[in-house]
Amino acid sequence: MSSPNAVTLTGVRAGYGATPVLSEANLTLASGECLAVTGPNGGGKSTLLGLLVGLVRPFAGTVEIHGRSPRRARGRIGYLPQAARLDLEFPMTVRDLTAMGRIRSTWLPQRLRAADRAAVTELLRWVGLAELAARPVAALSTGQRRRVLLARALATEPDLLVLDEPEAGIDAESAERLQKLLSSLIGSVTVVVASHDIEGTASLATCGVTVDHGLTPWSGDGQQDDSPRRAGGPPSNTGDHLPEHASPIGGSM
Ligand SMILES: Nc1ncnc2c1ncn2[C@@H]1O[C@H](COP(=O)(O)OP(=O)(O)OP(=O)(O)O)[C@@H](O)[C@H]1O
Repeated sequence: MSSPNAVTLTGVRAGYGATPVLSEANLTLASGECLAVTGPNGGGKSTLLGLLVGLVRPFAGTVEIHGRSPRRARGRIGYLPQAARLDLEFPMTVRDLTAMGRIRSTWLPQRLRAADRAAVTELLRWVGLAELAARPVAALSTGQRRRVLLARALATEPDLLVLDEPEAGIDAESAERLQKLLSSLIGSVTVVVASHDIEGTASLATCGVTVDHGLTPWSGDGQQDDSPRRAGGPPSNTGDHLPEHASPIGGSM
């Protein structure tokens, strides 16, 4: 049975080797919310995101994604890692990298179904890369790489989308496009986005947290929120962030 919360962190301590980065981190996030994760360099934003996707294991405490461990939930988590942590110089096309998101198992060879191929085509159209589907990923610009990785993350049809600095290294136009793409997802997918673009991210987010070796929640108006549990659910779609394209999540996919 799934938990009412998309994300629950309870008493989490985490770090690397013996060095703690986060202490006593508590957080709950309802389905369909968009959490902005901000904070200084080295404060622990990527560590928090790593906990959510199961790449970082807590020293103590628990992390649950819809009531399950991140490892058990990972088939339903889409993850966009920080650009600097990725080597995309391998020989793979835009279409193939996106299609990796449709593969449910990493060890069984699988043939993509026609529906999977159609979903990949639709996602590439949605992120504006349909024309570049056959191009090697290594030959893409930084902004195009961020978009194809977003397409791959979305190809998993995630319940939870975890994005680490999606706007890093991309120009203003691409950043605006990315914001529109993300805003069209809010309400249908739970989104956690770490960013140094506080203004842009806060305008999308339904709640936020500053990470500086601990978590300090802040509310939508930028004020500190004393409760680690967010009141209220996701906003109704008021049309404030109208997307250029309808979200490809759900519907025919
Ligand atoms: N794989 C690792 N091994 C050891 N230490 C690490 C590792 N990854 C991160 N750290 C350390 O953990 C701390 C938190 O790093 P983290 O990447 O989570 O911060 P951040 O808030 O995402 O920073 P930035 O804004 O610079 O991306 C830093 O002191 C960093 O040096």
